Amino acid sequence: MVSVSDAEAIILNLVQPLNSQRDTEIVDLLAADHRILATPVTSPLDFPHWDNSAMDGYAVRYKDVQDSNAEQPAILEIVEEIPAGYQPKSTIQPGQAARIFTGAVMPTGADTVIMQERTRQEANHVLILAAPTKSQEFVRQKASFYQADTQLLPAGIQLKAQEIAVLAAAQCPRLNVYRRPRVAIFSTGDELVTLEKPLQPGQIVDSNQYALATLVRESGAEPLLLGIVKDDPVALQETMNYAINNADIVISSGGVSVGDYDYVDQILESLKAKIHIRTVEMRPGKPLTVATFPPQIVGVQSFTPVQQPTLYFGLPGNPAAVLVTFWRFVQPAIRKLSGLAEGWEPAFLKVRSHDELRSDGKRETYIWGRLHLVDGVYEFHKAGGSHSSGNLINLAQTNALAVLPIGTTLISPQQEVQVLQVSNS
Ligand SMILES: Nc1nc2c(c(=O)[nH]1)N[C@H]1C(S)=C(S)[C@@H](COP(=O)(O)OP(=O)(O)OC[C@H]3O[C@@H](n4cnc5c(N)ncnc54)[C@H](O)[C@@H]3O)O[C@H]1N2
Ligand code: MOO
Ligand SMILES: [Mg+2]
Repeated sequence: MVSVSDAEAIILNLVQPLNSQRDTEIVDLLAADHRILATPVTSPLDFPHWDNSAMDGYAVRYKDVQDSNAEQPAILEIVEEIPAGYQPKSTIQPGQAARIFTGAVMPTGADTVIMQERTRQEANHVLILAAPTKSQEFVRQKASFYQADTQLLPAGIQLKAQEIAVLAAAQCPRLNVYRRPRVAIFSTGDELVTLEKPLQPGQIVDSNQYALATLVRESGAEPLLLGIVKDDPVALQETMNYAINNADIVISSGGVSVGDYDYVDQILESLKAKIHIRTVEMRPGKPLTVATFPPQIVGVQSFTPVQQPTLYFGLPGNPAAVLVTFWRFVQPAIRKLSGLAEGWEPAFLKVRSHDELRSDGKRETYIWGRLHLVDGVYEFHKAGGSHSSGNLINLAQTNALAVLPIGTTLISPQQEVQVLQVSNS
């Protein structure tokens, strides 16, 4: 049995990120949200592209207006009007100004902008009623945000609205991003049926397949759904063999405990997988198999030419155990594999618990619930109902897991607890 932190380290060590040369594709900028940039981006453009005005007002020479005030205003001749999008024609001489608007190009000769609220226009002259605090005031200097031909965005970042906007401004209509990792998913169990089937005695719906498909997609990967496999060694071997030949990561659920029909580890061994983890000191999620298939046994029909080991997660069958072990171990593995340069490890928050939380103290215990914002501070509320790992009903509407380390049997209300936030809503 390995500790949760050792299991995390073992798993993340086994993951080799996708290759920035081979494992990439070109996507349109508008389809690039949440994708991971595979090559750094540079731009030949400076930002701003030219000195421009930050205000609607007047472009002036600082020297002309530095002592100006309402009693003794500088009076400047307006020689040009410069809206945004125009190239100024004149050079501002001493005693002159240009009417200018936000975003418009600064005329040569001028170095400062006076916002129009501090001026009064009389015919073709402007009176400067207050001196600027400094030269260059309200001028956005060329290249002050970004200097051309330096790195604009590094590889390995996930593209969100902020980055997409930068890439649009830099005129990048298409981008080189990492392909989505492919994750094969199947469920094991004679009791499982698909959701449209009427239930016979002893049968339940294969809900894990749905949970895992959603989790995989949320993690930025592409699920390959292989359905339900009977507790039958031949069928299992066939599906496993197909899965490891067609995915970067394989996730099965069920069949990893010690029961007579729990065949997963046995088949992995017969397929010459290297088993790295069989049990973890956590609740739920104790039986958890992590294995790798070395690249040479990945068959000729491999969907990628990539010579990297396929990572296999045999998650326990209990629905709560599937979600918890996915969040704790599989999601970070997918995120590391996907090319993200950093930030794939789960991030824990320290928050106040609203409720009493209990554990037997023998295994690291994950208790599901909800983070609530109370006066701007997060508070953990334990989900009502049974915390059996066979119960999936009260997992609905949760967004966090409180973590009680080994040796901790009680967290009292208002006491702090470590929490893993598993979704933003
Ligand atoms: N003697 C012992 N028995 C068990 C132990 C143990 O240490 N000694 N560990 C328990 C723990 S903890 C867990 S977790 C489970 C893990 O069991 P398996 O991974 O072998 O999974 P199954 O036996 O196949 O199923 C367990 C449970 O989950 C339901 N299930 C399975 N697949 C699905 C699915 N796709 N969708 C919904 N529900 C599913 C299944 O019907 C069972 O109720 O073992 C304990 N036993
Ligand atoms: O480790 Mo199990 O997941 O408690 O039911
Ligand atoms: Mg079992």
